[in-house]
Amino acid sequence: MNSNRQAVIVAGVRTPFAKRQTAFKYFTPLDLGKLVCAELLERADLEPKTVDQVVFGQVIPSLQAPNVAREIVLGLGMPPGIPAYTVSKACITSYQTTVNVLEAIQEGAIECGIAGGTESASDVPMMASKPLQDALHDAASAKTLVQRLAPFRNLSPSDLLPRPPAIAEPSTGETMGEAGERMAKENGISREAQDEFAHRSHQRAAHAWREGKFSDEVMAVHIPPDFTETLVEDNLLRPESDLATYAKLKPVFDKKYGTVTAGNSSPLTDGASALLLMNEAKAKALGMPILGKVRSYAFAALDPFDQLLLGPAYATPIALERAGMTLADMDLIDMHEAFAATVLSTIQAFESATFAREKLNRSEPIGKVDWDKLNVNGGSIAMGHPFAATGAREIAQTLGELKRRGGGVALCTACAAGGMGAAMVLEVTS
Ligand SMILES: CC(=O)SCCNC(=O)CCNC(=O)[C@H](O)C(C)(C)COP(=O)(O)OP(=O)(O)OC[C@H]1O[C@@H](n2cnc3c(N)ncnc32)[C@H](O)[C@@H]1OP(=O)(O)O
Repeated sequence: MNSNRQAVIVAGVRTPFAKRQTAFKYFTPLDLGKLVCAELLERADLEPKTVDQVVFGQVIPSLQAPNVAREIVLGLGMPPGIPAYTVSKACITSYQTTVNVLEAIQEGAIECGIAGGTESASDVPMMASKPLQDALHDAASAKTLVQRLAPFRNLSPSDLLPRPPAIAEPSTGETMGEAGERMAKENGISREAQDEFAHRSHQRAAHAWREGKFSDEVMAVHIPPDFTETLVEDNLLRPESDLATYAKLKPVFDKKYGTVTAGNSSPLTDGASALLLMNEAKAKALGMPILGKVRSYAFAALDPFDQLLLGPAYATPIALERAGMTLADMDLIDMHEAFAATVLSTIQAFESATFAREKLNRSEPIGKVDWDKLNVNGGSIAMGHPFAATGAREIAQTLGELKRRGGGVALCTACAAGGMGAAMVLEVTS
């Protein structure tokens, strides 16, 4: 491809990821998005005017800043002429923001763009009940104090309670945790296997942190309200837990017969991540380091009444085919860990001839997963999962690991609400 149209990733950074209601509880998603984009520009030593577009994502919408991407541009004092828009595609949001910037570069519409995602599980808009909403509307248009108070007279105490948004499918009513639980049961994924996988995720992430592998990718963040303390690492890691501790945790989503626990689920998390993309010619002209490129990508979706979080098993074969490669060609596989049960179910589907035949209309399974290549530095169970930020986290982390290994190709993949999945084949040349 012409180097004026070939998109390359030149920088990637994320905040540490924090358990909800801890270090980042006073930050809005916009605050986190601004922090990460400011750091990205500083690390790349890039004048903001070089950026032609910002595409950012957020899954739980903010009522104060629904187009968080544009507010990041304005809030950082970047040139106001930079257009920016916000994407919401559940847990694959920042796969989509990355692809949007990449496609704009490949189209020749832009030369340089920022992609990423920001999320706060601590700053979730609380909704009012419909009777309370109606009363507030009526009161707002009333002329006298008596008329203003009248609409509230018939409200019951339960009408006054805030309604937090559920992490549930609007189409089926099922929560993500219930879907993970259903997949564990349908695929025969044992509690022990889930706990072992979660333990592995924590061990690997803790090891990667100890080895300093994330120091290039993760920024330090001063913690409000007094900013005297700084978060430099994800605060969700539990390397000290042994399997006996996992075994004691109670199932959360099916309390009687379930196997999905707080230990083998990704936790509710605050954080943000961002990538800087350019066309190759511009990156070279500016002397930017080229971290890698996206060789192919695919999005796919299935019926939410089916195995909701199995999207990677539908998206991956398409991305591999578009890359002209097989699963065996991958040097690394990074799979988003919504729940241990969803990763183990997806691996089962990758390796199943029946799944390939019945669901993908393929004669061969997607391929056998080499466990030595899978989530080598841990994943969302240990690091956390700020929904919109996870994709860019996976991409930057995988590019970093490929670089440390002297180059290669890797599959990044994630499931998402709505029955969707994303897959991307990344390439790093030595
Ligand atoms: C496409 C997708 O990604 S879909 C997925 C989207 N994400 C989700 O749906 C979020 C799923 N996760 C959740 O909803 C929540 O994390 C839950 C409900 C599972 C757990 O929430 P909480 O109860 O707040 O978790 P919390 O961190 O307090 O853990 C509960 C208990 O388990 C313990 N625990 C959790 N993890 C571990 C661990 N690894 N080792 C040992 N103990 C642990 C905690 O110490 C705590 O114990 P305590 O009650 O004695 O204090």
